[in-house]
Amino acid sequence: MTDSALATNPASAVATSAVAPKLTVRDLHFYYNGFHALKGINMDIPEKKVTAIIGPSGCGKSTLLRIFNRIYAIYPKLEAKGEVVLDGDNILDPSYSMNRLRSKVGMVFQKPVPFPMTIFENVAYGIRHHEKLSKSDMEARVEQALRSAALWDEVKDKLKQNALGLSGGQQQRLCIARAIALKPEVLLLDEPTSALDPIATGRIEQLVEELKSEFTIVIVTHNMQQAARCSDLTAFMYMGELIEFDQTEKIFTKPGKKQTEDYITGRFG
Ligand SMILES: Nc1ncnc2c1ncn2[C@@H]1O[C@H](COP(=O)(O)OP(=O)(O)OP(=O)(O)O)[C@@H](O)[C@H]1O
Repeated sequence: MTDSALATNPASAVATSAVAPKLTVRDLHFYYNGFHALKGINMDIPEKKVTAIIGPSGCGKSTLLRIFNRIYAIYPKLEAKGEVVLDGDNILDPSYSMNRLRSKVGMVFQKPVPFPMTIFENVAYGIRHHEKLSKSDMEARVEQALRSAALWDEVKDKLKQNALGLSGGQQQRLCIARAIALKPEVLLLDEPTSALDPIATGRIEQLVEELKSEFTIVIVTHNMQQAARCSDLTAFMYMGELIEFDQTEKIFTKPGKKQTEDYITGRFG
């Protein structure tokens, strides 16, 4: 089956594609202290594409994204059932080490949160945790990450300045540099532009477009224009369920489900 022949299974909202899935979600349920927040999610997230997750507030977008790097595991009383398979291994299995997961899956949050240290150290810090590099290799790696995050030209002369002095948009690109410096395979973006102005938002969207040649990207967004502009596939969620998952163009021009159509035409949410 070709990419253009993405098929949606009405029963379980599974989208399939010829591109080998990087992440496969199988019958995923999630509970917050007994509250059933995700209800039987099934989806194949293809490699080196941008997959957007949209849906009204509280539908479970962030919960799903956070499961992809198992953040919930640090909180008691939060429970995931089902599987999230990354390159053949179930990352929800406790035997899948957090270190391995962190090196494969990077995450960028809604609000940029640089560490209170220099711009250079913000990027180098995580690398040091995973690898021992010589000074020159570290400098090269930091430069490469800052270049990939489209920030190098703006910061190359002030790498020793505190990162908290950067603008909001620059801070968010620094957080993206920090995440990609670890050379992850999957990059999770949780509403990465909601705290940014339109110009900074445009730069991040352009960056997402550039980064997808190297990374599998999953982006949660409230902004439907953003999903339409920068994703290849879109998943629409509602009340903890995956209602529809298909090519972005199809979701926005010819959705298969009434709930999706109502949402994208602004009839609810
Ligand atoms: N820590 C928590 N404890 C209990 N319930 C939670 C917790 N976090 C989220 N929930 C609930 O789980 C459901 C899904 O929340 P989630 O944050 O994933 O939604 P969302 O689609 O990302 O929403 P938003 O767009 O507003 O960020 C909601 O009903 C929410 O109230």
